[in-house]
Amino acid sequence: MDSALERLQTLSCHLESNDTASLIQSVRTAATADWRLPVLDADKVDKLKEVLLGHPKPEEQVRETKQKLYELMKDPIFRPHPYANVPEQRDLTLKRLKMVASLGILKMGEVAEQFKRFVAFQESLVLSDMSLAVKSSVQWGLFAGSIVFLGTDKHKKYYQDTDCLNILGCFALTELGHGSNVKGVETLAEYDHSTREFVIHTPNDSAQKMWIGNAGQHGTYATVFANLVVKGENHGLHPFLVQIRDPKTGQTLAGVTCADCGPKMGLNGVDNGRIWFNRVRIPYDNLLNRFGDVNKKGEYTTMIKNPNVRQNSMLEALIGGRVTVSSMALNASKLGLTIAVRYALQRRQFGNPEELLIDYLSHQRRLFPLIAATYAYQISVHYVISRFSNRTEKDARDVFLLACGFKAASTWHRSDTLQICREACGGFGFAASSRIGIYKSDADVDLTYEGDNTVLMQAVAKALLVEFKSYFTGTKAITGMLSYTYSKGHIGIFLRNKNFFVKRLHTESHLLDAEMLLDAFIYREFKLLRQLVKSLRTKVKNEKMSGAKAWNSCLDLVHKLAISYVERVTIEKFLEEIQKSDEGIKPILSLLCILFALTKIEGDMGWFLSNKYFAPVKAQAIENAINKVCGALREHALPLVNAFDIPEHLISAPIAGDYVAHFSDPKNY
Ligand SMILES: Cc1cc2nc3c(=O)[nH]c(=O)nc-3n(C[C@H](O)[C@H](O)[C@H](O)COP(=O)(O)OP(=O)(O)OC[C@H]3O[C@@H](n4cnc5c(N)ncnc54)[C@H](O)[C@@H]3O)c2cc1C
Repeated sequence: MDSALERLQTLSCHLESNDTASLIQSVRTAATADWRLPVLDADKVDKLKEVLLGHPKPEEQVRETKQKLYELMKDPIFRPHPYANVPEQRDLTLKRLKMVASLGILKMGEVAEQFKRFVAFQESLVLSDMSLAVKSSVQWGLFAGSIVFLGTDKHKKYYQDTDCLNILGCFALTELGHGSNVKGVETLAEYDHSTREFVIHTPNDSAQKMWIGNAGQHGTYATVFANLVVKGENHGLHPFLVQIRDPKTGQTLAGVTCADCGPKMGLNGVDNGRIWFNRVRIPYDNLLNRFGDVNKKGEYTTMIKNPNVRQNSMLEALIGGRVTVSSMALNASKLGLTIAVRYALQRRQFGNPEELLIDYLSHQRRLFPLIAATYAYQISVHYVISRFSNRTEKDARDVFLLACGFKAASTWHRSDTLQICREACGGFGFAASSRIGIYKSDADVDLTYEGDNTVLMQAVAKALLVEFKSYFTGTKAITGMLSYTYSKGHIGIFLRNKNFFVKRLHTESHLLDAEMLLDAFIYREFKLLRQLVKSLRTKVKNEKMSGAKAWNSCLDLVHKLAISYVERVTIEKFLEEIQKSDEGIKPILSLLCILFALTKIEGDMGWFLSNKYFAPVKAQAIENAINKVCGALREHALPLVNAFDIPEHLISAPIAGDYVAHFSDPKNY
């Protein structure tokens, strides 16, 4: 058979989701003999797709939103343009955004009630281009979201113009001097009762708004966070709607100065900019007054007296942005993995006959844990989405904690995944046409915006400490994150006998039992929690450190604890998902869950060994078990990424198809 034909045949059977049987006939490593699962047929792939779509099954509207966008993105304007310079990328992104808006499928008035649909909308745009997705999330997530969640009925008049892009909005919180520490924001909004106006002012250069999406070029309005001063008293941060440009001329309005943030390491389709305000007067109604207002007598009024609590409530109302970023990051990971796995299933190097890349253990070790983690985090993020969608005042803190934790975990996972996928594709991983490298630099800012990950981890640990304390002081019933572990009696057992867990992982079969592995995560989390409490207490009481200093000197523990919390919740949610899933896919989901748990344990083996949770011999057994699970997953790699359900026209990388045929045309790149 002519070699091109042979290649095509091999490739087509790899890429056909309905026909994975021939794939299994290819190479199968001996190590997998005892761990083999039946082939994942099309029906099982469909069931995996359902798992990745979340529970309850998304309503028709959510599916429709995706389908409409996928259809729209067949238009040639959505094809990658790797030669475009920065101004061209910005123009292209705006044109694409206008086409998306013209579909009229997203109404900002529905963002609150139909959060799942908004997430699906954003996830779908990611598959086309990160700049498009981010510009859209600035418009409908940050700007529109600030009006919906921080404004009141009188602000509904902005909805229609925002939906059809007559208004292009910015969300202006960060300043040159302060990013993570939003309490340090210095912009002022002084109330002038004589004219019933607010005067927005940048008191010094460190108070210039910085990194603001849409502010560099296209934005006409901004939600500006400024300190509200009424009768000389500063009431802290409040959001104000400020027009910054004339939509017809594109010129900035009197008193407003905008500048560009310049080219970035990625995401150059988004015009990030800086803004200064020179005593800009805005009408009374432009205060987004859900959390604080000024009454007719010119006095400040609020339902939340404590300024810290008020500011936190305001920012927590916008927490949906973090949840959306998590989902977007997972879609970027899915795209990278789909491309890398398809390439590994056709690229051969070394041997006689040459081996497929996918058959190298090192390749399996690099890619398969990432596939497992993508499933794991997707299941958890669906849990966060549903908690967010149904949140009440009572569980707002729990939802905040979940949103912060999973935003950090999903974006760190995205970053690792794209880096490893890029390396797994060798030189082609570096080609713009392969898309992975472009996503790597375009998406990288998700580690920083919507809350810097390292700083978010501190918020998670603080919330865990509060929960821990309330449990022991009896001021709070066990709820939220502790409920599962409590209901299993783990806390109580742990406190009575800290050796309870240690003796459990003796036999190799236990290493294949995800429930057993969960114990290791519970043990680590509570040990770290107790260690942190003890350490803080010692530093404050015995060493007379200030609270802040003691906290800073424990940041290694803080970080570890927050990660442990996220990983424990992830395994719990995965196990719950397996319990309710169809019998046919339980074994494959269990393998993925085990691989996730084992690789996380392996990554932190130093801690488990030094805390004597595992004997050294067990560490070796865990490495062997990971190799075996990877071997067992080899024949399922393609169906597992097929279940990510990315439409063919949005995968679009030559290396995800017959790249030799593609590169046989000198015009192609
Ligand atoms: C492309 C892009 C788009 C953006 N879009 C917007 C937008 O539309 N609107 C908007 O308002 N903002 C936007 N931002 C700003 C973004 O939200 C901030 O960059 C982010 O909040 C971090 O703030 P910072 O840059 O000042 O970093 P810093 O807060 O100065 O942090 C720098 C480093 O110090 C560490 N650090 C900070 N504090 C602590 C601490 N207490 N303990 C330990 N470590 C700490 C951080 O982990 C980080 O590694 C955007 C940023 C970028 C790059």
